Amino acid sequence: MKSGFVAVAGKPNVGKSTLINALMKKKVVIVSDKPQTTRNRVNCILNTENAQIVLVDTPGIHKPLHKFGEYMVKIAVNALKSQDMVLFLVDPIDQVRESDINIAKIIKESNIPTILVINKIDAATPEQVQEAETRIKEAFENAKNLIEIIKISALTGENLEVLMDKIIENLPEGPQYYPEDMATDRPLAFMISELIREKIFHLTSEEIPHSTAVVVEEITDKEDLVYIRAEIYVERKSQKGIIIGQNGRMIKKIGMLARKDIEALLDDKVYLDLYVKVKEKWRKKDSIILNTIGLKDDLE
Ligand SMILES: Nc1nc2c(ncn2[C@@H]2O[C@H](COP(=O)(O)OP(=O)(O)OP(=O)(O)O)[C@@H](O)[C@H]2O)c(=O)[nH]1
Repeated sequence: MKSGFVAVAGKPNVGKSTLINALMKKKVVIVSDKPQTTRNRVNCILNTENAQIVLVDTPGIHKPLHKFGEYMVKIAVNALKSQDMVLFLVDPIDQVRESDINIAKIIKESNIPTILVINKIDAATPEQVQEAETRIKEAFENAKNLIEIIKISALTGENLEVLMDKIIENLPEGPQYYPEDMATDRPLAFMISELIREKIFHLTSEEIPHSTAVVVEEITDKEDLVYIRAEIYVERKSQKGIIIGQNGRMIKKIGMLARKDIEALLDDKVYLDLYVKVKEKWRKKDSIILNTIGLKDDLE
């Protein structure tokens, strides 16, 4: 039996969540075209015949803009420490930039076995892929922990099997850390709040997505459905108006789309009750961050 914790690292929007969902063959982490969607660490558990791969989704590493940014950086750096392997993703369309080089430095120093993954080859030109490969090789010059460079498309699935084989080949011998039927290490309430948050990301713009937190307050199994009550926190009254929308249209849409995904997750009918609340500057208040979206574990 081979097993281990594999960190999926890379700057915002390179396709970390898409890759994890593709490897898991189902949607377990949220994906959006807006950077920094991934705010919370989720371990996804992938079982094969002779291996258990625990994929750790790391939030994008970036410059701290305000206090919340610092948390994300801490989590990202922390997340690397106890891993058995790193998948470091780069995006050849956006090219290898200073932010990639900074992450590369952390990974190189960590000395954890690393597979460099050039993603989005379905959409990049061969020249872009070549350019990305040259630059990232430079960043890893003389690195002792570089296993291989693999070019993939997380979106179309191209080369994912090659990547999987390489991961398993380089994992240490180890125990089965989680039971086979567990797909993530997060409680149900968390998975549900993430699905709601994803819809807010898809449907709103500018500062709204990053000013929002979702907390599931109640999950009750009723006779013919599951009743779920969740609160959406925003920072300002004006944001509350946007989330609710004209005649409640936006909140209805968020609720409808989230309900469909939650029903698929639970394999049951769901009644989703959503409330929007203003909590001024929730991002800057440690206690609210820690208590509501469960970052506490990640910081310890
Ligand atoms: N064309 C193409 N697009 C991709 C591929 N992988 C991811 N994307 C797109 O890139 C965008 C970002 O994908 P995510 O998986 O959310 O990226 P992430 O790295 O998890 O982003 P953060 O949460 O910001 O750290 C989405 O619009 C994806 O559909 C790929 O292989 N090809």
